[in-house]
Amino acid sequence: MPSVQVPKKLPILMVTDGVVFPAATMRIPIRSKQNILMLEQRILSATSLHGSIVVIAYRDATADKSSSADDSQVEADGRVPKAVHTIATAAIVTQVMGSNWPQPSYTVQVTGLCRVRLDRIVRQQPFLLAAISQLDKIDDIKSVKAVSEAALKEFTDDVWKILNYLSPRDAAVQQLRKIVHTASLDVICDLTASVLKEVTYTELLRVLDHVTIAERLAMVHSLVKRQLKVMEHLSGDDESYTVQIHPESTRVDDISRLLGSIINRKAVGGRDGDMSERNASNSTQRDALLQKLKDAKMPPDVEKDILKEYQKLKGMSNFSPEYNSLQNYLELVADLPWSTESGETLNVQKSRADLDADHYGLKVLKTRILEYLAVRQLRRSLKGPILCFVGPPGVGKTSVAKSIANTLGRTFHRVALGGISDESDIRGHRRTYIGSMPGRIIQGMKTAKTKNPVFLLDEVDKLTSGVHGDPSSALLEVLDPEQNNTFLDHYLNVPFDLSGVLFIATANNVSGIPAPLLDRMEMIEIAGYTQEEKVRIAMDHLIPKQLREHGIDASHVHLPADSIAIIVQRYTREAGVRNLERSISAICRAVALKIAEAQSSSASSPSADSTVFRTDVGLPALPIVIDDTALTDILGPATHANSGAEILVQPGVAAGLAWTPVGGEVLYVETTKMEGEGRVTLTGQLGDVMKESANLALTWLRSHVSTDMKRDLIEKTDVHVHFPAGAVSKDGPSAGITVLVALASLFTNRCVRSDTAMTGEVTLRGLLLPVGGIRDKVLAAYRAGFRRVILPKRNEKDIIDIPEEIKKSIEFVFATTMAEALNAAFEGGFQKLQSNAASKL
Ligand SMILES: Nc1ncnc2c1ncn2[C@@H]1O[C@H](COP(=O)(O)OP(=O)(O)OP(=O)(O)O)[C@@H](O)[C@H]1O
Repeated sequence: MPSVQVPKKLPILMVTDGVVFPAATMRIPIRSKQNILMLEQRILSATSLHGSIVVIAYRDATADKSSSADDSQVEADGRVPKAVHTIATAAIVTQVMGSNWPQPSYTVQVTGLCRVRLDRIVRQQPFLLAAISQLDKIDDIKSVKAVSEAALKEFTDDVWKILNYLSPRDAAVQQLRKIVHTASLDVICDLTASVLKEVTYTELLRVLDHVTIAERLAMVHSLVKRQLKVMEHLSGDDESYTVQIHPESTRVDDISRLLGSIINRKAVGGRDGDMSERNASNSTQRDALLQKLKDAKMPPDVEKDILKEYQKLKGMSNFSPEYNSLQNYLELVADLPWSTESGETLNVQKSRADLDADHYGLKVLKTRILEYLAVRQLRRSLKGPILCFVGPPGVGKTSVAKSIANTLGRTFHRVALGGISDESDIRGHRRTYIGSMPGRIIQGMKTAKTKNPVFLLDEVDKLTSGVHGDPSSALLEVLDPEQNNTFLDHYLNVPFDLSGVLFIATANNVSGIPAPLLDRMEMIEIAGYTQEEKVRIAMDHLIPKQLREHGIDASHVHLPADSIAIIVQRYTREAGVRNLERSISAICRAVALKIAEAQSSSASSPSADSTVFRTDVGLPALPIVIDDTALTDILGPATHANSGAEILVQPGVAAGLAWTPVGGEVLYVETTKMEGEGRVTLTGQLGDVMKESANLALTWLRSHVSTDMKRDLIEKTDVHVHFPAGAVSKDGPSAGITVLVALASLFTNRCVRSDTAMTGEVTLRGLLLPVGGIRDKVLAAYRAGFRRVILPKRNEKDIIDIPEEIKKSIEFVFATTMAEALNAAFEGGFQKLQSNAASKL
């Protein structure tokens, strides 16, 4: 090839059949690990394909068959291994097709640039890098001159003849037709060699070896002549045909391969007949695939469609980029559980026992699950509402779903929906897309391996709708018992029956669930746990589980209930038990380390008597008791030491109760005032509703000023209201009463009762309206040490949800008006503030 100068070091793309000639374009499937690494790290990681030059190296056809060139070891001195042919082709990568899912499978399109010699292997990892010398001389004039005019003419005439036999649709044939009279002789020779059909791999490598043009011409011409003979014979032009092998190519396997290829070509009419070896291995693979497809026992209609696809695969060249993707598709189809199901062991009594054994408390949830299972046991049908567990993190939503799967004897699969904004995540991409893959439901079914698993759709409230369609509408179809027996994934493109699947959804926050989905599901709320419940959960479930996981037992460590209570109060402030479990795990780790260290020091100590180790002398006294001091040693200083009472020591601060998707929270409202023009500033990550209720509270207070409050409230004073914990975004009107109380405290210079927290929406008319999440809020107040809670009167009915032991230790004050709430929030109340203040307006 004229005018190319290739770099002196190039990465190697190892090819074990087919030869890329300079100027010819070829597609090469990438299969070996080293080739994939080279492609991914050198070509795909570059910002563009421009200038991606590689050396195409070949298996040496004469080397020992047992040494595969793909994994041949490079000598320590960098010598090129024997299994690799030393003459290679530098080529430019022009296109990469394929994807890395489900396993990396690529095809690259390359165009040959020039011949090169592999001098040395300079690097082996992660892919081979070779030092090379460029071989094609820019002008091999002497050599060209040695070719006679007549020989040249005879050669081009024969090439034309061949071209007339070959398919004009073949791109290489078209290219050769265009340039056969204009291009330089070396290019014509190479291109001709690349379009020849009846040649062996060995012969192609020899053409590559002929660097001088005269020799190359002679070799290619003899191959052209032989092919002409074959073609004339096959088309019936030459009755007296006998196969003549090129004199150099005398090896028996070459001859038989050649004959095989001719027969192959006549029967199939395809290319690449000399790849009989690969064809053989592909055909065994295909046979196995066919067997798997038949064993999958798909519905007859589906099987018919799939077998059609299989026939397509059979008729396809394995060099074609579609081959791999079709093969991947069929593998997925074969792996899906079309007919495999777990035999269900439905027995409500046993389920009750199982659920109770796995989880403490959760009465409402367990009852609802048992009712659901009972109906299924009686009706023997699956159609029923989809259950959705709603609650803060760590309250056991996922682990209850797992227990359901266990008690039913079904497999369990969880799919996280958080952050999904694309319809194709649920329903898959069409197969025409590059890198297409099935949606999470079908992928999940493949992993579950049975057609009736318990399928957990985690965090349905975190689905968002993006530019590529709405995933929740695809989920609707999945969950609809009327439609889901013919669920159509775009990638799979044949209906799949999901009617045997038991779907369970989870969410932290009902308001995040798209309305149509909400409509289809039955919500079961799981509120946070009380301190006593947490201690019980820890003692009965979390501690035994963590001990098992850390390879220790009760004889090594003793974690008394009092210490658990300290962890709950001072180290974790959460609705669920996730951090509690983490802390217990940290304690188990520390104990395990201590025991292991003591064991190894007594074992390695030269003076140690072996009996000492056996009798465990030298270990800390067992079991190690985790008391207050041990807790500080292991978990560090307490993180939640401040109780509400300590914060509420100055005027202008009040404790409100907020509901967040992660449970209830105590929210302190701080206010301050300064001289100004009556402006109000609000800070602390507030939503609009929160701002409105703060303004409303201030307006009400200004209009109901009493002598208890200083006049400066309505005069020239600026007020700043701050909601600390700015990282948590807050919205909802329930902080209205807290702002009112905080402001009242600010202007009267009186402290709010330190044992009191509150929640409630305020109105301009002075009423206190009911709010949601009472159980979570009261639990949060209790956790934070408050023993008195002001609630709107109309929330009195919600008290029933609160556990008895908490009800007993908290005093509830129910207020109908803001004035009543204000009076309750301060020791002694306000003398002049009438409870019927609302009527003043
Ligand atoms: N009532 C309970 N009894 C026993 N163990 C419990 C209970 N509640 C929670 N757990 C344990 O707490 C841990 C956390 O629970 P899980 O992961 O199921 O929470 P989740 O509600 O699904 O949280 P998320 O919303 O973050 O997914 C698990 O180890 C679980 O077994």
